[in-house]
Amino acid sequence: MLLLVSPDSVAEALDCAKAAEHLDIVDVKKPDEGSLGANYPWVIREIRDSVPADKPVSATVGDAPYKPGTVAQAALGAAVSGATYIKVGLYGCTTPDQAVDVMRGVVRAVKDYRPDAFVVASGYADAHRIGCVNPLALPDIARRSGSDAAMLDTAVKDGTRLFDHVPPEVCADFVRLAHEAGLLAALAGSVTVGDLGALTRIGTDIVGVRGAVCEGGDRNTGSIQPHLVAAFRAEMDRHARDHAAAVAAAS
Ligand SMILES: O=C[C@H](O)COP(=O)(O)O
Repeated sequence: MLLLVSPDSVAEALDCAKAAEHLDIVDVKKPDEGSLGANYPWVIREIRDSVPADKPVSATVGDAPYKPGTVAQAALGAAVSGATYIKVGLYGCTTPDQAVDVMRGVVRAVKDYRPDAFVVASGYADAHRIGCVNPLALPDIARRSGSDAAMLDTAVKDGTRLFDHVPPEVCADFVRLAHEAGLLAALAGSVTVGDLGALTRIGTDIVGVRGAVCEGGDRNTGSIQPHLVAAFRAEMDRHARDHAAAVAAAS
């Protein structure tokens, strides 16, 4: 499982760089603009220049409206600024067809510019609270649009977590559907170390965190701490080892 960590500034990205050996993807965000809030192009560029070259930089394009042209242009802006993972929150899409429209535009805009870029279609585990597409529709939306991964995060950061809205067995269906479609499955949403056992068992490809690696576990008032990134990674590795041993023992 890959670890994606979301700094909100160049200063926090530098702290991520101190823990670079423990993480896989640096995901630029602006949490005060929403769960998948988009940051400025110059912040993405500066973060790209601040973290080791072998660490991919991801950028969120925002909790996007159903405006395919607007979102495609924003996605290209993130790619031009140096992000190679482009994440779109399908906040304003109420049907799978709308979400496919948005993601097709993003895939074309980004991959015409940079064919090896990685496009992530993100929905929300708490979709029922905001009226957007159902979480389990995401893998098919990603497949139909030519995206590379399907993701879930939470839209409302009020202390509730991924598994409060989409229990582990339904997340397992999400991962299975993504894999059947040839996609990676990414899961986030106030994930804690206590969730890592289940996330590992169901075959999650990428886990995204911010709060869990911030001081005091607080994604808003705390800032990312390199030692918490290292500790989170150590738990991921422990669960990966335990899971591999359990699979081997069962076979
Ligand atoms: O993409 C991952 C998000 O930044 C998750 O943030 P969170 O762990 O604070 O919910």
